[in-house]
Amino acid sequence: MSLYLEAATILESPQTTSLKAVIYNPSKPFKSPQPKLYALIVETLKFQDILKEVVENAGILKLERKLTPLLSILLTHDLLFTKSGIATSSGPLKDAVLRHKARLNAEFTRARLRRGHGDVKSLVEAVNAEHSRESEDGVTKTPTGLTTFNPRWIRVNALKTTLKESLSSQMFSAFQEVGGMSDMFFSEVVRKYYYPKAELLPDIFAIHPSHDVTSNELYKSGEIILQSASSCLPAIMLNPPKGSTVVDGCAAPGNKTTHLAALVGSNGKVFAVERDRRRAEILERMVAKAGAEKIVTTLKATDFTTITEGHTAWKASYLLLDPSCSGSGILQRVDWDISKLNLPSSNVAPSQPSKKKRKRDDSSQKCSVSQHGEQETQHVDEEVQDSDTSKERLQSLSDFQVAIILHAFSFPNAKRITYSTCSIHAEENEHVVARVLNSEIAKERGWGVQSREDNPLSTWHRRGLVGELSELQVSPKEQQRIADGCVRVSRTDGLGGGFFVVCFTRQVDGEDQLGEDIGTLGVALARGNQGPEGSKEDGDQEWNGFSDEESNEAAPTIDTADDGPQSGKRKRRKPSKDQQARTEKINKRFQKGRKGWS
Ligand SMILES: C[S@@+](CC[C@H](N)C(=O)[O-])C[C@H]1O[C@@H](n2cnc3c(N)ncnc32)[C@H](O)[C@@H]1O
Repeated sequence: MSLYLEAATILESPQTTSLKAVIYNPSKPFKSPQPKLYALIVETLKFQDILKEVVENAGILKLERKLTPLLSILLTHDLLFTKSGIATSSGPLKDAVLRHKARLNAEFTRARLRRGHGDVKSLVEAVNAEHSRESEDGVTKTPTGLTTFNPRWIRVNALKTTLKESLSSQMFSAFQEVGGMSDMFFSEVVRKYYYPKAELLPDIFAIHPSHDVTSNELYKSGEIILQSASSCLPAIMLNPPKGSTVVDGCAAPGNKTTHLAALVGSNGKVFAVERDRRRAEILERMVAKAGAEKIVTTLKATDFTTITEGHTAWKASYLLLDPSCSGSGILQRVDWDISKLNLPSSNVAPSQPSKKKRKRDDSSQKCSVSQHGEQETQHVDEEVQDSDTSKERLQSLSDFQVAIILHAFSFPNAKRITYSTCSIHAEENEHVVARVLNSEIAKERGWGVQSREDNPLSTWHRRGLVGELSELQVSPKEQQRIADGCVRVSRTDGLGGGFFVVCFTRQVDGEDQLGEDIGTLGVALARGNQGPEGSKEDGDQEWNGFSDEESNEAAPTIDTADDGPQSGKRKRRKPSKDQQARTEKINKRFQKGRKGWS
């Protein structure tokens, strides 16, 4: 029985390094054969959703007091998915499961059929396909035989230290620079850092994923932040000048917020807006850890679309929008964080699976970052709603994302706005860009996409998909310019996951405003607004990177006619008839599709 008990012990221990590193740690040997232990944990994690459902519906936890939720799924995994069944000759735990073998099998058949799989082979193939994205050692073979690498990315927090200092610290001083990602993975000595295109990713470097960083002082003190390179792209692309004011419209857990804080520096200001109160608390902890409290003001439990005239954030010049998305670009490492495990509840009565209850469990599982403060930064990109990428859901997400951008377009002093997702779906990326550019407000205010050559990410090779911009009401040449302005990162690019980012700028008389160059419209808008950043923005630009529980909240409304909660006396310009009609249409869609969006 030690196999299951040892697997449970590993899963219950804090996740500070890779699963392989724990199991193969020579200083802490396990009784069970390591490959067996590893396979049991990985396979159980893979099938956790269906195992939870089977165990709950069979109601065995109510009947067998010796079984814990964790042991129940480990044992049930072997009973249902391995030829030899539970790997032990006898024992009270094995008996506790075998007593309900018939019931477990019946519930398994039901759960499988509910998922549309006629036989176990088809179910296993589907689950394997879903999880084949990445192996734990960071080297992935794609179905076409391409080898890709997924290192651990680290952003040096410029508010506390420098890249040079970090690399000469005790943790990294033994590391050597390597010229290519493959050197790091195939070298016999993995204790090397990889320092990629510095001109693209300043203050960011990658190391082999087997290194445990979370127990290191640099990490604990917030000097370095675990953040994928792709997640660092929006702040780099936005490129807010030192001393400027930025709004991070969808901020928690806050890696992009602290990255922005590092860029604007101590004379700058970042308003971090987060609608979900619990996630906002994580955000606050991240901000404190990064030493950015004086720069960042957290707007807790605040809907970005309620920030209107009269609110101090309304005067911001730069906005970073990273709203909820399908998360389809996220790489799945073997994540064995117990708090994220979909464990069965012991209170569920046999054969009466409550849909409502299951839904609640799902959302708490995907919001589990708060339970491990030290792990929060690792999960920054993992604000995944669920794996549902049906047309209806993508449409609903897209509507929400469009509404967020359209609201940002109405900020009177806004010069640049980045929009990003960790999704690989065009519905959430290029289609959103086309929709917002087709909008009245974009036309009225001269919003367009920043050209590739004007962008700090111009050297990145993978750009937007022009074929997905066909809805955009502009010439094919302009569609191509806009596609080139967008940045895409594929899951196989080694930057830590699939990603999309675009920068919107104001265009007046056909010219990009690029922030500092205020044209006719810019001047008109700037009149009467001596924003807090004022002339400081002209300074140099030197460099110093789960499902929410939103389904329980009220749907966001956009373009609210009334001022926001902290509004002053001034009233906002009355929206045009067209704007009102558009808003009503989008709000209706929200109400209709709200089940689906995050
Ligand atoms: C993808 S996550 C943001 C990740 C974050 N940018 C980072 O890098 O750490 C999206 C966040 O937006 C929040 N959100 C969704 N709709 C919002 C709204 N209307 N106003 C403010 N926050 C919102 C969600 O609660 C979620 O925390």
